Amino acid sequence: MELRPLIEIKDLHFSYKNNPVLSGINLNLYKGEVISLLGPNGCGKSTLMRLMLKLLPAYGSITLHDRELENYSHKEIASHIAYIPQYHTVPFNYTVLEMVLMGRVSKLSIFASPSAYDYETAHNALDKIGILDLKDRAFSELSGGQKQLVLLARAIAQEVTVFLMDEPVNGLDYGNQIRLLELINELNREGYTFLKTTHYPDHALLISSRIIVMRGGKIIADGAPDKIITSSIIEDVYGINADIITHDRHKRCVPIFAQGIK
Ligand SMILES: Nc1ncnc2c1ncn2[C@@H]1O[C@H](COP(=O)(O)OP(=O)(O)OP(=O)(O)O)[C@@H](O)[C@H]1O
Repeated sequence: MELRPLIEIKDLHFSYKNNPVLSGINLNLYKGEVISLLGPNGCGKSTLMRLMLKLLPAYGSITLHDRELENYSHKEIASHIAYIPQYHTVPFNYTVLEMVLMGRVSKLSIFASPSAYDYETAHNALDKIGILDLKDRAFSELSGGQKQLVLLARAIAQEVTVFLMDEPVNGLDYGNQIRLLELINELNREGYTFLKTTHYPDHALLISSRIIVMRGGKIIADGAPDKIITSSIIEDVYGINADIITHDRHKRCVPIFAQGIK
């Protein structure tokens, strides 16, 4: 693991108008990590990601490769970080291939058309995710899960190695959720770095190198998965009881109904 963080966040605060959302956030993201960011609805996870992409004005310091984020253009940020949002709608009827080609924008000079290399990179990204057969389909007509995979292919076509993913398994069926986690694991082994939000402690336990837990706009826990996911933190953060068991050498989180199961 590298000594200097790729992204360093120091004493970050953020409010939407008069509504304070994040306070005193300190977080470093290092090359090769898979960080899962957990926390209840509305605790500020997506806002934190948007701040890391300069989509909102930050109060505090965020550096990317030791340079203040405010000194980057959005195009420069896109040459370092790919963002896979929670929801994605497009106003026009783009094909899947065109959507993936959009990942090449940060590499193109203004008014330039995509080159043969850009097309090849987009094809390869679709192939890597296993959805090349969808390339001529209209993006807007795909299922939620298929759209999520296209956005991942677009991120790969961007040729960056840091991915911010906001609830990547949202809307995927059970099989596709697990296949996506496997894909993240595989990409991580190839050298990609991930920060992803999730509502599933089990998913965090399956593939993370580190877990960060937020509540009320603050980070309340940060560390190795098996140290962070405990019965007491699940109760503290989500207000439910859960057992943490070991299966095949890995920790799993098993929820317990308050009244038992009839
Ligand atoms: N555009 C906005 N304008 C005003 N308030 C907002 C806006 N977006 C989010 N908020 C508020 O900021 C807080 C944090 O929202 P955020 O989306 O970051 O939470 P989250 O942890 O990602 O939630 P979830 O798990 O439900 O996706 C919430 O109280 C939300 O209502």
